[in-house]
Amino acid sequence: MWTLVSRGWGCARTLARWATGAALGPAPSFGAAPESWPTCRLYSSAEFKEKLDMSRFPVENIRNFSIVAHVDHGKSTLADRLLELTGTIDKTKNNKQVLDKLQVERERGITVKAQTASLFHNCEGKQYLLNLIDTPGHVDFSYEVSRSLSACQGVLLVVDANEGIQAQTVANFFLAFEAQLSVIPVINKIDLKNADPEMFDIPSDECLFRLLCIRLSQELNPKVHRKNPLRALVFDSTFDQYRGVIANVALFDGVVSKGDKIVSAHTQKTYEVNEVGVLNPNEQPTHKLYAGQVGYLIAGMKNVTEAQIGDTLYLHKQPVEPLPGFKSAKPMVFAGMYPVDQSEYNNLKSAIEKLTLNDSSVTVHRDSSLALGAGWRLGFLGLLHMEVFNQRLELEYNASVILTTPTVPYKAVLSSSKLIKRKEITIINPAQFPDKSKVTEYLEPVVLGTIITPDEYTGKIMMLCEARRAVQKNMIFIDQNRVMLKYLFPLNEIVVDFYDSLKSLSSGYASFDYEDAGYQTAELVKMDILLNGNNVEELVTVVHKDKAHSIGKAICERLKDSLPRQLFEIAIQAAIGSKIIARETVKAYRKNVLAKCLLKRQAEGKKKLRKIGNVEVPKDAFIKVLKTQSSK
Ligand SMILES: Nc1nc2c(ncn2[C@@H]2O[C@H](COP(=O)(O)OP(=O)(O)OP(=O)(O)O)[C@@H](O)[C@H]2O)c(=O)[nH]1
Repeated sequence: MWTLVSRGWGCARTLARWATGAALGPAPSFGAAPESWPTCRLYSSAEFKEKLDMSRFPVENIRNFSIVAHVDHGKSTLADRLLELTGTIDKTKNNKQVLDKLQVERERGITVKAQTASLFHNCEGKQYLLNLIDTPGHVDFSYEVSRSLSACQGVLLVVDANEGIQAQTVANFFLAFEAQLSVIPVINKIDLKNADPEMFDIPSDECLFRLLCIRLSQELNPKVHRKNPLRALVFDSTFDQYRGVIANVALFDGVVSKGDKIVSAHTQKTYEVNEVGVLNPNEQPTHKLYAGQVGYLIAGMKNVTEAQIGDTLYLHKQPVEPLPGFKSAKPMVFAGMYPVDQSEYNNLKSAIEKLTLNDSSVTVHRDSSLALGAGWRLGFLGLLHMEVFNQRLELEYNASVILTTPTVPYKAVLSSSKLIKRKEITIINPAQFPDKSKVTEYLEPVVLGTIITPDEYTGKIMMLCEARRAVQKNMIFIDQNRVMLKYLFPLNEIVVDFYDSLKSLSSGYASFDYEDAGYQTAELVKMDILLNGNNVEELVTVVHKDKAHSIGKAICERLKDSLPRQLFEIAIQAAIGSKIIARETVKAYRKNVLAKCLLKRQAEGKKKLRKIGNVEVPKDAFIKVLKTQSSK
């Protein structure tokens, strides 16, 4: 792995020390370069305005790079310091995770959306344009990373000196390697007590800016042609309700100016460019963008079909060969989404459309259910992705939704007759899971999981993997006391809470990453949950035959804890076909507490409840059940 890295080896421990402001020496004050950066000068904010003439940055003075790392290793913090040290933002105590602009990112303390920032930097007498993209670390958002890399020539691969190389460090390295990018390792958190930066054997006296600007000049120059006709890759987009789609573009050839007529290679529609600019880190209009540069473009695109991620934009009457674009993201988890109240359908539809413009990895199909009305079946890259999307709908669009049990995309091979050939269908809605009598075999998706752990937890982790029906494929020591395990997992066994279980039994030390590995035969059954005999559509699920009883029992118990007592007894049952496999009972109110409880219920007023038969269910009851479902 590290042979390629040695191309950029010799990096920025000095800079990493400043990441927290703590560190092994005083952090350089804003505006004054430290001794180790003799010829690097920082811009002041006042100087910035005159730099908006982007023609001042020839291709050889542009460096486009992403910051990638395992989750929480310090990408956003490093981005903050780079923004500060280039004078892009002022140095204040509040400068934390500046590029994590979404409310959901700030509330959760994680990056979920890649963010671009253009920095202006003077090094050894030359002006450089540094375009950095801060990327998310969690595996659910790796599509953001791979798209970001398409706009870059290099990556800063941040490694926490305390935790060392982790599963996503390896995964991100390979993403960069496959994209043929230069990899510059940055060792971070060297101030922590257990940090062992020496194990990386990196000289500590190198300055990151000097390395980026001067030493790696050939490798990191974008290979583009400004005299050719425009070829701009749309690698990301956001939606602004007043200005429409804001497309993040990387220019591979040519120039684009405000007022130009451009064409989308995907739709063949023509638009006029209303605004072009760079993100600094907020939008800063410029008159033009030149090949090699990364910026944004607004051209009156109003909806999802018009603004395709991976599209190539070119000048009207100057058609070009479109750029390869991206493989579309493959959803790993599907769930039904319905408005709490059907009168909210149109508002929710518009919110989902706008949010999918900001997050192109979500797939949307219309769906409907007898119990829940008209809605959608959405595909996500993982459960965290689903939770974040749901939270963003609430926070950014004030939308309240009902989510059904997440499911993975199963397949069924339908029974063949002499007349009908073998037919395979994919099932993304458990309610439509075909009955055994019509099926030759069921197939479930599998993933190849990589776990990196200190050796002392290996035994417990192997037991956890076996309990999740995983098959071991490999086990190697990556250093004296750390082991890398490879397992083939059924996707439905890891999708909800495997990561949490792994973290808790390894005291937070084990890390996990996975990649798609196709399908395998499985004995699957559809399980219904009934309340007084009525099916709860939110909780219909497909489970492995051997786990049906334990999962059914756990759901019933959990639902019992979440349902308030009512005037009558409630039977909670798990059923496979007509066979009941688990049961719990919620007793009715006792007569002496009845009056008190009724008063309390009246006081609670019209809290959002869902009625299933005659049973009233609080909205959050299902969410609590869903979260714990696959842990059993
Ligand atoms: N002690 C110490 N803490 C650091 C350092 N760099 C970052 N942190 C802390 O580590 C935590 C994670 O940092 P982030 O910058 O959010 O990490 P990230 O890699 O961007 O996280 P994700 O985007 O969620 O993957 C935060 O609490 C930071 O304050 C460092 O050099 N030393």
